[in-house]
Amino acid sequence: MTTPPKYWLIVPAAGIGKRMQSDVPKQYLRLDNRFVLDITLSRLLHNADFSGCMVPLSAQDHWWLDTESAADDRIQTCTGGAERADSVLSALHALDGQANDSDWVLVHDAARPCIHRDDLSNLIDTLSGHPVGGLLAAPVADTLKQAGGGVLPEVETTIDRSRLWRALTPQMFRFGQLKAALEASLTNGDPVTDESSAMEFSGNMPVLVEGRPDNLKITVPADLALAGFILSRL
Ligand SMILES: Nc1ccn([C@@H]2O[C@H](COP(=O)(O)OP(=O)(O)OP(=O)(O)O)[C@@H](O)[C@H]2O)c(=O)n1
Ligand SMILES: C[C@](O)(CO)[C@H](O)COP(=O)(O)O
Repeated sequence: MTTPPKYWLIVPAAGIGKRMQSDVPKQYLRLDNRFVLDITLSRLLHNADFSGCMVPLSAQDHWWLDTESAADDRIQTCTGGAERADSVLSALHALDGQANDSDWVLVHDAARPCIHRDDLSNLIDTLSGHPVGGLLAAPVADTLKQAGGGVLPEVETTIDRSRLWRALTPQMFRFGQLKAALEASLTNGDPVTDESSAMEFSGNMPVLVEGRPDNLKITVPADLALAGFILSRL
């Protein structure tokens, strides 16, 4: 009788939030007097049964110990890396000895606190029997323009958006496959901005699971208030 796979959570939180233009990394900005990181972690850990959670932090992080999450014994931390992919790989290596190759790993941006429990459940239910895994994503709803050169960006062409999706998180893959794919991509210098792209470079076709478009990644200053409004309505 084979034991069922476990589910592990990785929440990369080692970024500095340059585009947020704040003196505090965006995962430590507050909404309703709670750290964004605490909101994200609680919305994930309260709505799915994870065997453990690994949070890669910056080596210069001095906020973590002030979070409510630091007291949660389900959560471990490790040191992240220069890029998001390095931080995720660091977390995978930190889970060596705890996770089995066939276990599922869900990777979710700390900067996405608006994750809805229905999206989380739908992702897990849709992919648990799939050989590769996949990601939450949203079909592109705007007309997309490709910019040409010039001081003022000018339209070079309009992109056919009929088959285009915006990648969201969580992204869900098997522990062994994801670790091998990220190691290969980082060694090869592949342009990897999410887990799916590493899996794609390794020859896989991850499944796109449609998710809510309000699964916002807090990136620029205007996103913080918008995230607060979305959370107030969830
Ligand atoms: N070296 C890095 C870079 C990013 N992240 C995390 O990956 C998520 C998504 O990345 P992004 O939105 O780009 O965050 P930052 O890199 O902090 O933002 P910026 O690019 O504006 O600096 C964030 O939760 C961020 O903390 C990480 O763990 N390690
Ligand atoms: C992982 C991600 O959120 C999917 O859209 C995105 O790639 C992160 O990009 P960032 O530049 O690290 O924010």
